[in-house]
Amino acid sequence: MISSTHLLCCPSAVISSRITGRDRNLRATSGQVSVLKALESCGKREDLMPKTLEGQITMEKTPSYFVTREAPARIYAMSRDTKLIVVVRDPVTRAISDYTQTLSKKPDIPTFESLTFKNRTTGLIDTSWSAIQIGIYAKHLDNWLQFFPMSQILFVSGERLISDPAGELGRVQDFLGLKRIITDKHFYFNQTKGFPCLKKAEGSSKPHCLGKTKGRTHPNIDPEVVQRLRDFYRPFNMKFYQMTGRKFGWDD
Ligand SMILES: Nc1ncnc2c1ncn2[C@@H]1O[C@H](COP(=O)(O)OS(=O)(=O)O)[C@@H](OP(=O)(O)O)[C@H]1O
Repeated sequence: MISSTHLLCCPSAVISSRITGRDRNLRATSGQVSVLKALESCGKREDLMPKTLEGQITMEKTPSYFVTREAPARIYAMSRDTKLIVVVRDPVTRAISDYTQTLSKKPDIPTFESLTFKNRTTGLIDTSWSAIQIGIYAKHLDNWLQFFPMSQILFVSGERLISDPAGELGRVQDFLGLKRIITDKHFYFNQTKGFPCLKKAEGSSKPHCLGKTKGRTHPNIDPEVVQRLRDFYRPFNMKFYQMTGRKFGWDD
């Protein structure tokens, strides 16, 4: 999330800013108490975080905003010229990657296959499982488009970010109205990791790759389950391609 004016601070406070004035404590219900506390801590954080100056871009990175129902309204209320950048990858691979990450922290969770279905016999997918839910990009985008125009939202292809990092970052720089400074010459492909890395990290002369927790080996998933998920996501992917005007190639 990029705002040209202000750091994205305390979104819960933005939506609740109607609780103001002398009598606010009197009117606060128990549910609102936490909001008031949030407002107070937001005030403190605003003191610490100065406003963005001319020529600066303030960035905030919270992946879950894209899938949080309340986020677009709150961000719009804070700064309607905020630009949004979202990295998306094939939702099936994304779900498996998400599961792999959880598994690395909680090795005792059920299998991917059993979490995928509400009812395995009927093939009914459990869309309430966050690993599945997050990949329904068209639905989340719909929510954002109630507040922001497509011209303020950029979707970066996670696949192209690996195969052509400079190309994808070129799009990001254009979207932000920046000169294209990051180019091919900043990257090399690390065959061992299977990912691109920076030739030089900022402020250092050494190469820099993303950490060990990125690029984990995914478990083998029953191909029938993968196919069922492909079928499930296809219509949502088609809608997403239409909405964004870009074919991400997940169903080719
Ligand atoms: N250059 C480079 N190096 C390493 N990893 C790369 C790179 N570019 C993209 N990726 C992909 O990033 C995926 C992890 O990103 P996440 O945003 O899911 O990570 S995290 O949730 O913040 O830990 C990670 O997903 P997994 O492969 O499932 O681990 C990678 O596919």
